[in-house]
Amino acid sequence: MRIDGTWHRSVRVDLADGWSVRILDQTRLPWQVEWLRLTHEDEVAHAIRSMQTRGAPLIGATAAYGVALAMRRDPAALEPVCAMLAETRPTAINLRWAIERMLAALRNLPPEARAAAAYAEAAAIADDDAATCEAIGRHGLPLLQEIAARKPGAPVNVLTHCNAGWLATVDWGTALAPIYMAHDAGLPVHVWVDETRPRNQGAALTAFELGAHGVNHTVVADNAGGHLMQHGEVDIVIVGTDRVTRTGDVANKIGTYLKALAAKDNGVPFWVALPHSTLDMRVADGVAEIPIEERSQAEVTDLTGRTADGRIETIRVAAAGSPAANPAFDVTPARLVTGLITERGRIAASAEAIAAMYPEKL
Ligand SMILES: CSC[C@@H](O)[C@@H](O)C(=O)COP(=O)(O)O
Repeated sequence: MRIDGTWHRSVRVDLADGWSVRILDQTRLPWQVEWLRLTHEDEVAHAIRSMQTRGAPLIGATAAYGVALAMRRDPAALEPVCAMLAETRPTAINLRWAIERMLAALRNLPPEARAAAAYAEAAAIADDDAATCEAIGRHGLPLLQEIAARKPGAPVNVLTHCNAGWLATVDWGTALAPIYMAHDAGLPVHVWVDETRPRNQGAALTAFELGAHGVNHTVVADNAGGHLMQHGEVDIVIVGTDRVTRTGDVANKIGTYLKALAAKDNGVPFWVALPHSTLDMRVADGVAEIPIEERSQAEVTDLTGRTADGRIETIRVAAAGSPAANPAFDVTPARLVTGLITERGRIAASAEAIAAMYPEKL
């Protein structure tokens, strides 16, 4: 990812001390670029719960480094630390995938060998995610090139929901990776960025990173997507995901389902980008089986922003005393998904296509 011309990863070991973990504090964006230093697994757990770090693949990689921090201090605590970190957020399966990978790598090692092995495995998970997302970008790029070829000189209009860019992964992003590659290849891409209430990951994070990369974009209210599609202003929808079932159902940020319905009604292709770590082959029916995180009412009733004189303030927008509900994700059934963009190629959102592409996961 590029910030002010310098390439960064969203999680990394501190270069100065060689063991603590650096993450970008996403609760400070887009107002401040602030790198946090994490030294204890409890700080990692807090960072995940409070969404200082967020996005399915990045949660997994950060939790892996949380295990490494714990192993440095107390290698006998492997199982309880992994159980604690796995509980920090329920919907993104990447968290559990990363923790299971850490357990498999460390469980049979003697305690004195666990710290070094944990850092090596966490680094391997991070490297895997960066390479995977880059490959997702390469496999998604032709979709945008085909649209560009049909309307020479005109912008390719992509709509995205939430943030599935480099801020949500170790590097590149999932849904945004093809967009970055198209932009870098000189295609005239324009992105409609859903603001993504209640946490505004679109307005705050996707807009921030597209802007940092120089990609043309426009922030729209969450409810604008259907109207834009009816008027031919959206060529393609590309979103990320927190969990894909073995049948191709897709969990993603609340509001994704409504975008898929509007896309279906308007004949707009609806693509979902995912790394292998987001596949949950244990689940068949996404609506019935994927746990949906319920977050605090305050995220709905209140808004945080920067005042004209530079202060970050939170204000209440809902009527005093009105309760709120805050389901953070929804599930888009496979029948509404045009296809999946994976690091191995593009496939249909179906049990057969997923099984054929990932036979080792069966
Ligand atoms: C590549 S990230 C895909 C998803 O994790 C992303 O779209 C999303 O829903 C993130 O939710 P968040 O609650 O901000 O962690």
